[in-house]
Amino acid sequence: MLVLSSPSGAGKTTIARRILDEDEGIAPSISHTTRAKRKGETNGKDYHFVGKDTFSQMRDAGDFLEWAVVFDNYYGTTRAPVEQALAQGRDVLFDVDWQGAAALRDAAGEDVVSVFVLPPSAGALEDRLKTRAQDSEDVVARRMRGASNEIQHWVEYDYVLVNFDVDKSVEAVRAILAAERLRRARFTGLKGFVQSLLAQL
Ligand SMILES: Nc1nc2c(ncn2[C@@H]2O[C@H](COP(=O)(O)OP(=O)(O)O)[C@@H](O)[C@H]2O)c(=O)[nH]1
Ligand SMILES: Nc1ncnc2c1ncn2[C@@H]1O[C@H](COP(=O)(O)OP(=O)(O)O)[C@@H](O)[C@H]1O
Repeated sequence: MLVLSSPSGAGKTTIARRILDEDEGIAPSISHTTRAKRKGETNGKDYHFVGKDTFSQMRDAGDFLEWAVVFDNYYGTTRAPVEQALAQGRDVLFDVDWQGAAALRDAAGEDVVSVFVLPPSAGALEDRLKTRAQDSEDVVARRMRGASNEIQHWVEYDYVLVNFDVDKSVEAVRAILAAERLRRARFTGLKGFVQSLLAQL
């Protein structure tokens, strides 16, 4: 379970899309949200866009592995698709805030690898929010005000990267994935393999 978090606008969605496009071994966790769809976003691909009533019903039915309020909207990770992907042996990528990352760590412990993405500077963050051109001035200002709260949680993450250059950031996340996939503890079939190797010697 690979978790990416950052203040809004730092670039985690851009990095996540690239990783997902290039690596069949990892599936996205597509969150449900009550926020309005942005231009260029597809319902069911970027998010499942739902109303507050639907979100509340799903929450009360226990459909969410975790959920949180971010910038006055509800966001939640549904349990079933994540469990299905993991059961198929695929990794799962989560784009969630610090609250979601904490909840996933509580639920899955060592199975969670978390990466915090920092912007190079406050100015760059604001420029990125503005050039994304998806949010009103008010929304950009609200997201800038929320950035320090999100950044304060960087110490809770396993890895931290400063997103200067998208290609380099994608490469860094790929390296993290590659190394984490080689962790001995994650190789469930390895014991049998080593035993048969030893038997050949
Ligand atoms: N806890 C939680 N946070 C989420 C979820 N989905 C998205 N978020 C976070 O909500 C915040 C706002 O997301 P969004 O409105 O897409 O804005 P963006 O981060 O600027 O792209 C980001 O920090 C996301 O990582 C979720 O299912 N659970
Ligand atoms: N390294 C980078 N350099 C310049 N612009 C970037 C970089 N990474 C992302 N961006 C741009 O910044 C904006 C915000 O990126 P996005 O991935 O939507 O951020 P987040 O998901 O963290 O809110 C987008 O317009 C994106 O193209």
